[in-house]
Parts: sequence; C-alpha cells; structure tokens
Amino acid sequence: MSNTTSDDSLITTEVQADSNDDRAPVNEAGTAVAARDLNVYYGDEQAINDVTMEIPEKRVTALIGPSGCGKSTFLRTINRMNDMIDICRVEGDVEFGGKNVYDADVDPVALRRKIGMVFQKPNPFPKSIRDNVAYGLKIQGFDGDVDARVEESLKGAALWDEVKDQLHSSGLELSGGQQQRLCIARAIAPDPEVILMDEPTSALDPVAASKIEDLIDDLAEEYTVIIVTHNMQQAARISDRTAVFLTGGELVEYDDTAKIFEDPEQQRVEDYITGKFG
Ligand SMILES: Nc1ncnc2c1ncn2[C@@H]1O[C@H](COP(=O)(O)OP(=O)(O)OP(=O)(O)O)[C@@H](O)[C@H]1O
Repeated sequence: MSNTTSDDSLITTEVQADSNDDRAPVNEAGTAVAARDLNVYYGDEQAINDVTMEIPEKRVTALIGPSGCGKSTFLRTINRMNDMIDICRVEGDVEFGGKNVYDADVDPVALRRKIGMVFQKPNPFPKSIRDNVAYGLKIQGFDGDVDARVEESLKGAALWDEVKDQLHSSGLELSGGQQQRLCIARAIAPDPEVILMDEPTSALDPVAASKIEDLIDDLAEEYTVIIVTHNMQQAARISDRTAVFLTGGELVEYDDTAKIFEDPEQQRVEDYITGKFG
C-alpha cells in the first residue's frame, strides 16, 4: 500500500487500500459469520446498536472506529467471550455454522474452538512452547498426533523455524512478537474456522507487527480473520472488508476496504478516516 500525505499532512491521513489482488472478489466468498439485529448492553449502557452484517469466509474483515465505539464488544460477542461479563446482555442473533451461537444448546467452549481469539497483549501460558500449542488439543480430547499438529500450527503461525530446536523452553522466554505468533499457533491448533484478533499488533514493535500483518494475509487462505485495529493504515493494508463503527455502537458503513478508504459513502466516515475526529 502507499501512504500518501497532503499539504495538511499533520491533520490528514490519506490511506490507500491494498487491493489484495491475489484473492477472488469478496462477493464470491460465502458468509462465515452474520450478525442480525444485534444489540449488546452493559447494564443500562448500550455498546452495540442494532448491527446487521455478514462477514465473508476466508477473508480479512477489519473493524475500525474511535475508542469506546464497541469494536471489541462486537468481536467478543461472536465467540461469546462476553458471557464472562455478568452485566453484559446480548439481543439478536450471531449466526455461525447455520446456528445462532446464542441458542441454548450451543456449548461456548466448543464454539471457541471453532472461533479462536488472539488478544492485544501476547498471553502465552507459563508452559513450554510445545505445551502452549498442545493445550487446547488436550482439552478437546484430540486423539491424533499431537506433535505433528504442534509442528503444523507453529508453521502456520510462521514461528516453527525460530523455535523448532527449543520446543521445551518456556513460551515466556520468547520475544513479544514471537509470543504473539505462539498465541496464534495456539489459536489455530484446534483447527478453527474463524480467528478473532483484538488489536494483535498494538503492543509490538514495527518489525514484529509487520510479520504479524504478513501472517494475517496468509491465515486468510485458510481461515476467516476478523480484526479490530486502531491503525487505519493497517486496516487498509491487510483487510478485504472494513466495518466502521462510530460512537454508540452504530455500524455506520461496511464495504470493501478500498471503497471505505478511497470513496466512503458517508461524510462521518470520511471525517473519521481523514483524522478529523476520533
Ligand atoms: N466489561 C465492561 N463493563 C462495562 N462496560 C463496558 C465493558 N466493556 C466495555 N464497556 C463499555 O462498552 C462501550 C464499548 O466498549 P468497547 O471496549 O467495546 O469499545 P472499543 O471500540 O473496542 O474501544 P477501544 O478502541 O478503546 O478498545 C464503552 O462505552 C465501554 O465503556
């Protein structure tokens, strides 16, 4: 992508989207996850306001918007991480695999194996590199070749070459960027369909962040990736679709990333993208 600056570059960030030419047009992809009339509340406060959107499979979808607009809430609603927050209440549907994930017969633990998550701060367990990746397999009673799956997952997370001779060292001894890739390996080991990422590079240095961005592009060959980012250049570089949330948890515009960054329909979106607020 190119990041152009204009005369008033101190206040204007123009971002040109990468076309991600190597993937088929997004409208040829099926739907991985669909939110329908989704409202989310924390007590009396509404964090997501009547959101309906279809997220394409095996593509990268970015969620952007100013602080507090509900991006993380929306992300956590998809794999029911909000279940852990007592005051959180969800109305409406999140469809995945032909079901509403909020149906009474959905097991949230099984759901989270299918919809894995990577957080802002790398959070490996205080265990060996191998055991970090094998952890979820053990819980799910995986009866295949664990070491082969660990290797495959570490390769999938572009970490294998760096750690293959130290699989029994602690995951905490790795650099921040390596720890984040270890967390990605842990998320892909149970063979999910969707990976949710909540600002996965914001705690990393630029080189480590760039490696994760490259990895996200590769992951979308096999998985649906939904990423929250504050970094608009990052959204433009790596995503196929971009959803813009604004204050009050409203989904204001959702379209192909190039359209959002180059020719948004709404003035509010243009103002946000060009740095006029947020
Ligand atoms: N656990 C919680 N308990 C109560 N309110 C919450 C909780 N988590 C989020 N909120 C509120 O819900 C709204 C949306 O928050 P959320 O974290 O989803 O926004 P965000 O867009 O991801 O913000 P940021 O970019 O700052 O991470 C905010 O008003 C926030 O204060």
